[in-house]
Amino acid sequence: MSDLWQNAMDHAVAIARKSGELVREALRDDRKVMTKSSSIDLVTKTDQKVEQLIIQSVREKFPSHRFIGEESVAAGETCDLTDTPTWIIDPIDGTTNFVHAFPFVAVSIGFYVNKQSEFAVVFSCLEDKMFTARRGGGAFCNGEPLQVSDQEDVRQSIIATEFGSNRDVEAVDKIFSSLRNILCLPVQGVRSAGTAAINMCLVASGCVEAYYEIGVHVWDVAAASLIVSEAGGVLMDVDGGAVDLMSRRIIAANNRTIAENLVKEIESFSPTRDDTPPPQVNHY
Ligand SMILES: O=P([O-])([O-])O[C@@H]1[C@H](O)[C@H](O)[C@@H](O)[C@H](O)[C@H]1O
Ligand SMILES: [Mg+2]
Ligand SMILES: [Mg+2]
Repeated sequence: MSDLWQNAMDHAVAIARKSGELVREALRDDRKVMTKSSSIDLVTKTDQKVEQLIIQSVREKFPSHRFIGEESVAAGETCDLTDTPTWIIDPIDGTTNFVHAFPFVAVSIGFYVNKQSEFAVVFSCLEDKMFTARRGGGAFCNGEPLQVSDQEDVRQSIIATEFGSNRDVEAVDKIFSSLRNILCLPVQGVRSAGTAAINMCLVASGCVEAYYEIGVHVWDVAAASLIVSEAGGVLMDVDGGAVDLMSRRIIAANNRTIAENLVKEIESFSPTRDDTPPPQVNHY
């Protein structure tokens, strides 16, 4: 039987590759930086250009599809996931890395229908690694199948996490307290690639056992979630419940045992959800 979404997935791979070329060129010539919610929440013209490139090209081919894009939401678009086919785009995951030429930067494209992930593309464009997954069809890197690590012992694991862009002291204290608990289990190592999508692809590749973060956004994790689950991994909320992509909290792990070990050590908190409507402005 032919795959209903094959065309769309082929387009996602092609446009992610083209976007990656744009990112690589910009890395050489143009990394002028602007800020969004705070002085450490960075955006560049390249983030905006890449998002426009992806949305325009998809719109031409699939005019009825919808979008959730990081830079469109920053510009005031809503962040609602409906049953309509929806492309969830992070044009540059790892903007801070991009600005500093720290060599991990990804273009992330998730595709959801009836709120279910159908396919995913994460292009780690400086490593030239194209991660893909199709629901029920497995996960791949440059065409090679991916499989999570089979490690069951958290003490023999590497855990990835990030510090995000929240510098609120209470949140930072909780982030450090969780990190301290996990380091002292002890685990064999803690790593940060500087991009949520690549951290999750490292889980899918079996290089790290798990990744967790509080403060991510839906566009950071929408694609890589399918790549992790199709590589045999699990997704969990930091409190141990089912993951909710709009909640800005995630554990992506090789198996439930490792994920549940992390749940015990993480001091959870709840950032403002991605699907919270912006405050109403009254024009009297
Ligand atoms: O802003 P951006 O570079 O697309 O995405 C960020 C990166 O994935 C970072 O590693 C993570 O810690 C943040 O939570 C994300 O928002
Ligand atoms: Mg991101
Ligand atoms: Mg981004």
